[in-house]
Amino acid sequence: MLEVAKLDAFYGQSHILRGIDFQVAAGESVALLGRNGAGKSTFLKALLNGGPQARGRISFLGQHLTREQLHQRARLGMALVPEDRRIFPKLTVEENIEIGGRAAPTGATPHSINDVVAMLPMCGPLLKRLGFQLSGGQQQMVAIARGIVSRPRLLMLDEPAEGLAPVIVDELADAINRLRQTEGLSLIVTEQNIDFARETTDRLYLLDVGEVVFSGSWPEFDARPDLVDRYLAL
Ligand SMILES: Nc1ncnc2c1ncn2[C@@H]1O[C@H](COP(=O)(O)OP(=O)(O)OP(=O)(O)O)[C@@H](O)[C@H]1O
Repeated sequence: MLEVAKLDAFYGQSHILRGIDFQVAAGESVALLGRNGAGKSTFLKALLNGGPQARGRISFLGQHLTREQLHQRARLGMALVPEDRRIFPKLTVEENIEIGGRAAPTGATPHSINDVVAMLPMCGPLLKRLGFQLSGGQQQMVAIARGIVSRPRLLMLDEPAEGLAPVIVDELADAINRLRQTEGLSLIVTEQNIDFARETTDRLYLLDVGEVVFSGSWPEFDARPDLVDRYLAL
């Protein structure tokens, strides 16, 4: 459903991503691992045409993407849950989630709030709360709810486990795996948390200084402990 070939991305004169080849099949969940600054967020933003200048081929659901703006790519069925979550502090959780529905693909009706709560039950008791009243884990759940309300075909989660307590990270992994089953979503999960990525994805790419240095299955990754030492250890 997503095919990326020879993608380069730039911020001004800075050449951030180099020759990225990356695929996601329908219903597949794929991790993109890498240290701080490796280029994970830049990759997701380049897919959405949401910041960096990109060069290369991106094809989504059979359509070759060229100049489509961010909102147009959202309407094709791409959704990003950004690393900083961007919950509106003065809106209620319900309003925060509803805003995501505006990005529904052309012809699709967004999920109702009840549907979203059925998929992410931890959002239920929070609906009337204001954005600024949420914990980090609650913010992440609400950001995911806002991402899925539009019925995206590809959900991109940028470091969803970052800064969360281990028990919340487990809950988040369960929620993501339930969504995969019920919605048949394709997913890209960027992470530095290897265990969380392993729990929520089928296979992985490893990025270092803007280049893919490994791609394969989790057993293939586990057979190469040098990769963690070289590319993921702090
Ligand atoms: N808006 C920007 N303008 C210029 N350079 C940027 C911008 N955003 C990111 N960069 C640079 O691009 C490189 C990749 O950053 P990116 O945020 O994609 O990394 P990351 O792997 O997502 O890491 P992190 O977990 O720290 O967000 C870094 O060197 C960063 O300084």
